[in-house]
Amino acid sequence: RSSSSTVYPGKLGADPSPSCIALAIWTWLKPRSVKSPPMYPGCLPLIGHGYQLVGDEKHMFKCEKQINDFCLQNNDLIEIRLGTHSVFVLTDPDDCLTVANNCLEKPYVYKYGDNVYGRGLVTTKVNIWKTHRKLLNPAFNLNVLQSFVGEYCRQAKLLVSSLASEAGKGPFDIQPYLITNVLKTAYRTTFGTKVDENSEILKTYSDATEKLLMLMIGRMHNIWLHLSFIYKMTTSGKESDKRANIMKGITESVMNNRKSELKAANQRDKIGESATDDFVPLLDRMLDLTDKQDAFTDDDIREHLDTIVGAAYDTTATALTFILIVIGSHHDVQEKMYQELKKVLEHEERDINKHDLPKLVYMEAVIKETLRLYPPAPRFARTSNIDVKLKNYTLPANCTYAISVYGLHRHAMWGPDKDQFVPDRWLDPARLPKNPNFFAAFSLGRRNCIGKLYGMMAIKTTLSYILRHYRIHSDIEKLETRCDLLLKPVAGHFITLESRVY
Ligand code: HEM
Repeated sequence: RSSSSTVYPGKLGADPSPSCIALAIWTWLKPRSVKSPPMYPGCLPLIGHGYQLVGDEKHMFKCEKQINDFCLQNNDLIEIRLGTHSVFVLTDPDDCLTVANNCLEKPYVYKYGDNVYGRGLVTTKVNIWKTHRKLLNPAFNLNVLQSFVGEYCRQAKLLVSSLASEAGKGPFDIQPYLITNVLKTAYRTTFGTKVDENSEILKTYSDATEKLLMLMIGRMHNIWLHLSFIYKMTTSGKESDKRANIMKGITESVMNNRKSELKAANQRDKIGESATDDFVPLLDRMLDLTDKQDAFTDDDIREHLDTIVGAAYDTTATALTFILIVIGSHHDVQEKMYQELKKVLEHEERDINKHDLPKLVYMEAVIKETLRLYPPAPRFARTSNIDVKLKNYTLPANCTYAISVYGLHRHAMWGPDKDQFVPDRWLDPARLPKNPNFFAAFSLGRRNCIGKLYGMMAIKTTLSYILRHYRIHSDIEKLETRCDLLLKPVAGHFITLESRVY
């Protein structure tokens, strides 16, 4: 990696200011270096490719797919322009890992959630991220996550009973049920507070989260709203601050209540004996770290907690939705999962436990294969303040590097059946790509998903209850995808449930 020396169109590493824009316009006129990667067709002066992305979420994903395909056909690295800002799209597994490990900073679009998530792991600056990730990693180790399995089971049982009203009635939208389920699980393991299905707090909190995400997406799509001074004056900017304050208020009040409870019970030293039944929530661990090592400020804690819940629930609920749609159309696969489950549970009607989860090998293959074909996060982005040397090119500093998870997962290295749903490939190493960086559903490298194992364990637990109670039917031929920040089905309404006796 060498230090950047050339002026490159679109070096807008931070929120673009008018002077940066003037510089970008000026530099636009400079010819591109002959060593630049291929440019995606249709780039217009000053606007770049932005105009192609205007449309609804279905259109957005169609464009993203076309960009991925162009990248796969052009040696795995291309350039697109958003306005005058350069975005390099990557689908080569080695280059993707190089960027993921060497460029730990997030580009400016991630800052659009700063009013809530600023210091959280997803968006925070690298210097803070390094210390905080180290402090938080132990809270996601296997022992801790195994202590959450009881809670996953409790929530999964509530889910299957709430689904009873839909069984036998024909297609319905399962996504809201799954969102409530994962949100409640994440809220409980993070904050420790018990939340009831119809809780006003949960509803206000989840509405605020959803609205904030929609506003962030709207801002990303509108080049003028990238400018903070304009955004702050718009209705969206004001609405975003309002929702952020609602979330802050809820989280602060949960934190303060918990602090008082711990103080009153003088329990801070005994964090193993938390107010919850069988696990220590993340909030207690963070308060304990702060007590002992002065690790976090109150704002740090609040933003980490909101980030964890925000990063956990939509991704996991979306993954579950895709899995149900896929197995609803592959009944042989669903039956194999069911038989494996019965065997692991020794045909008993009991709760699943931490020892059972690793034995659900076929189920894990199905989950991974679905995440390969439908990764909820179909790309992630990074930036760097120095040039980045890749196999065939050196990427200029301060641009955006977009790692296409969708492209990696449909790369020729997967073989001629790359577009087919083949869970068995995960059971035979010879059928997987030789390159070890083939799977990036949970990102790649050092700044990957901290909740990867949490997500896998929660998905397995939830599926094990759904499968025991229902046969799932769907029509994958009707599956259409859209993309807000995440890749999602246009609607979850293709699922039909048929009750089954275990
Ligand atoms: C199927 C479920 C999930 C998927 C597909 C997923 C995917 C990802 C991806 C792709 C990233 C990188 C994002 C980026 O760099 O822009 C990420 C980061 C992250 N995820 Fe997940 N995730 C899932 C579940 C979870 C869960 C359950 C949690 C928490 C309990 C979680 C917490 C986080 C956090 C905190 C980060 C930021 C990590 C860091 O920068 O150090 N995720 N996830």
